[in-house]
Amino acid sequence: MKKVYKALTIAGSDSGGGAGIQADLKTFQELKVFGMSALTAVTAQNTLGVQGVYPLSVEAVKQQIESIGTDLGTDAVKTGMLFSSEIIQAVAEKIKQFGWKNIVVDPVMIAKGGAPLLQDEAVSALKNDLLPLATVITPNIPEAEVLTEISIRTLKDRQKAAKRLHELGVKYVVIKGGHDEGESEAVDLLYDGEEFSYFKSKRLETKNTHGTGCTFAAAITAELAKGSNVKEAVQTAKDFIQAAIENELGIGHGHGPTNHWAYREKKR
Ligand SMILES: Nc1ncnc2c1ncn2[C@@H]1O[C@H](COP(=O)(O)OP(=O)(O)OP(=O)(O)O)[C@@H](O)[C@H]1O
Ligand SMILES: Cc1ncc(COP(=O)(O)O)c(N)n1
Repeated sequence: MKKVYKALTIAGSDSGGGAGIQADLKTFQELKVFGMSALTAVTAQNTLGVQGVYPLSVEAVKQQIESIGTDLGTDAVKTGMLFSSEIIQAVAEKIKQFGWKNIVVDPVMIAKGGAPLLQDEAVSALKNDLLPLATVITPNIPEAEVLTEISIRTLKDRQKAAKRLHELGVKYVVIKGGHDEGESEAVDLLYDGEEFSYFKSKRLETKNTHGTGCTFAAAITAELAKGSNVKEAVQTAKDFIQAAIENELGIGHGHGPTNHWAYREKKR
């Protein structure tokens, strides 16, 4: 029988379908990986913002992961919105219990409109409990600043922050450049503990970038599940997100979602 590659996302639900669990599962599907999910929180959300956040109990999060670990197993895991230090600790414990590899941590902190998706006091649990298990971390510039306490203005600052995150136990650090506004290119930096690589694309002028971070990290996760190395996975993710932003859907009245099927259509 043909090998089926599997990926698990541990994240929050975005009712608007552009970010969170919904973005992750759509991306896994587009990249031909069987997607599974463990919900950490339900958000009432649309392109205009976040109207409500309802975290699940730690027990509910643990049990979902347990259900997957004791039956299906997975080739890769992505974490997104984790909300609290209790949930982070439970997720770290389960990842260790099942000995899972290919762990991609997207350290989601704040939604585009400013709503907090991670409690302030959970940052230390993220650093101490989850980062040492991470194969890849994918912060945007503001998230990298919070995690490293380094103010990032220049490329040198970004390199310094990447080194600091590597010291916290992450094998591969990707600091995304979506927030580096004013530049003509969107440049993502990868640090593997020895050297830096850069993944560049034309910066697209649009307000429809809701869920770009989730989608990008989910694409890395899917590619790792299929056996790609990290550099190949980041390149595919970069191509995937570029196509998804370029072919925006134009739905909703605010920051619209990206187009998850654009990459497949482009490849056809
Ligand atoms: N305007 C853009 N044009 C091209 N690529 C972009 C643009 N904005 C973001 N990207 C790319 O999208 C991916 C996600 O980057 P970004 O820094 O926006 O993440 P994020 O802040 O976590 O996402 P979000 O803004 O959805 O919270 C990266 O690969 C980045 O280079
Ligand atoms: C449930 C949930 N998870 C994550 C994000 C951030 O999404 P992104 O950084 O990709 O816009 C979000 N808005 N909602």
